Amino acid sequence: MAVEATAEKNTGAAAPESGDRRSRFRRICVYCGSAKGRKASYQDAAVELGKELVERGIDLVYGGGSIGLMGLVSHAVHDGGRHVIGVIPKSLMPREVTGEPVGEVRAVSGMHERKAEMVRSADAFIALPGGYGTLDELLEVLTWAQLGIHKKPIGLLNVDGFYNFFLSFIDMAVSEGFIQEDARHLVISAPTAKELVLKLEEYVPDYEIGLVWEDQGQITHGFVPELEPGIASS
Ligand SMILES: CC(C)=CCNc1ncnc2c1ncn2[C@@H]1O[C@H](COP(=O)(O)O)[C@@H](O)[C@H]1O
Repeated sequence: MAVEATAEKNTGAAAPESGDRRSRFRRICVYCGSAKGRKASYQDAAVELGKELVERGIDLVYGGGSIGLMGLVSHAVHDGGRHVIGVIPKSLMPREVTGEPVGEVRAVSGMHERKAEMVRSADAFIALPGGYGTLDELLEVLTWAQLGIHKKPIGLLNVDGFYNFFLSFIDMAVSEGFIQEDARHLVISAPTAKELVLKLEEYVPDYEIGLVWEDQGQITHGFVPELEPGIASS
């Protein structure tokens, strides 16, 4: 399917040896719905992704809380024995709003600080199905990649074609001249957690904008631009 091909260009090098389940990522940030979605496949995918991270020895950073897909993925990673960091704005901390988080909870002052902390703490990003919040987080991390603020891989877990319209929108925006061809390849997508994490492992950034960001503190505290196997960026 054409929409699945949007990111193929950037894969193919630095692959882990066949059968090697170790990851070059220390921690992945997962964006996902605060709802569970109507189909069981969304929920299954959240659990599968959590298990895939555990299998590869990858820790999780996410939006905190235990509602919706956020709860499923965080519990799967926590139950599998990996470290979980939930980044929650103080206003969202009451348990009736976000449920009971697992693992380490980092309280932040607001949504902007939350997103920056999540980006700073992760070596790669994955979006599961979700709504406005998920798209906001995904689009911000993509925009920052487009501007050269970071070079970390960004993946869409396209469960049951959930992101097909979004991928088609990107293709349309490219053909209408609003997204550069090079920037289109910043979005990596796959239908299963296993395939997606493998693509992220193999991703080699080849998008260069050449800007220098003076305010590196906005996310790049300790950032290692080109990840080597076993080297994390935070
Ligand atoms: C007041 C209210 C509606 C609370 C719902 N409870 C929430 N608790 C924690 N994070 C949330 C919540 N709703 C949205 N988010 C943020 O937005 C993302 C998901 O939003 P959405 O469900 O895709 O759009 C999460 O990753 C999180 O960063």
